Amino acid sequence: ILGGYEAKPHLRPYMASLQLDGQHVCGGFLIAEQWVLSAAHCTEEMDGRVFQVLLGAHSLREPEPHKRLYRVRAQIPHPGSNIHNNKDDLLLLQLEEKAELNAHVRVLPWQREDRDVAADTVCEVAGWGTISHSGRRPDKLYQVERPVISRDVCNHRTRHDGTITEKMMCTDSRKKDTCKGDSGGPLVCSGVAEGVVTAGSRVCGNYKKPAIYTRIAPYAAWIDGVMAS
Ligand SMILES: O=C(O)c1[nH]c2ccc(F)cc2c1NC(=O)[C@H]1C[C@@H]1c1ccccc1
Repeated sequence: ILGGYEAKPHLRPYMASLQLDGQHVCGGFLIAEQWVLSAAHCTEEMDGRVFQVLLGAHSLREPEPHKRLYRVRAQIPHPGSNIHNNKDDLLLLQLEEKAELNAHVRVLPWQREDRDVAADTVCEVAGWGTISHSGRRPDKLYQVERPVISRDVCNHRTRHDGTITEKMMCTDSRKKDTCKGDSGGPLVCSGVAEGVVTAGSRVCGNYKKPAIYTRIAPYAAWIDGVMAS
């Protein structure tokens, strides 16, 4: 998170850290007791390994009473996701067991109505991603508030030049922005997850390249189908 600030501990009890060999790779969030939603691109350099999911954390490294690392039973990238673009950049992870829910581990409601969030709506995003242009990695969860920008503005030829589909949304990236390591985390507007930070490589903090999110509502049937399977 660039230009943000340390989150108040455990006020975002749905936040997940997707880890490989104890290292944070991407964000994610609890959408059901045994299911975490994240971004498909995050699985690109795993060569057969499987994530572990850290729940209930504020600090990645310090011991905390409600922190718990869960094994993953299944990792299901959206069938339309691919390495060439940001399309269908969603990943569902089934935990080995139901997460133990408490004040520090909670499910986040997600938007099922497929209607664009109005431009200028201020939403919030949190993560353990880089907090400086030099790539500094935080130990604690950071957050930032960002206004939604319209798809037309985001698709301007000087911005993302027509690549933002109706299943994506954008927020202003002037100074305050998401960055590497925040991908997979939720864009939360009025307490509801509306989008997932896309994990394609992207410059951060440059107003000419707004942040891109996969909208969740268009994928409700896929998410329900996978969780029911
Ligand atoms: O965050 C992303 O956008 C992104 N997209 C990917 C694609 C493949 C892939 F193998 C990984 C990623 C990845 N995450 C990262 O590189 C994470 C490792 C880096 C990081 C940054 C800050 C703090 C901790 C760790």
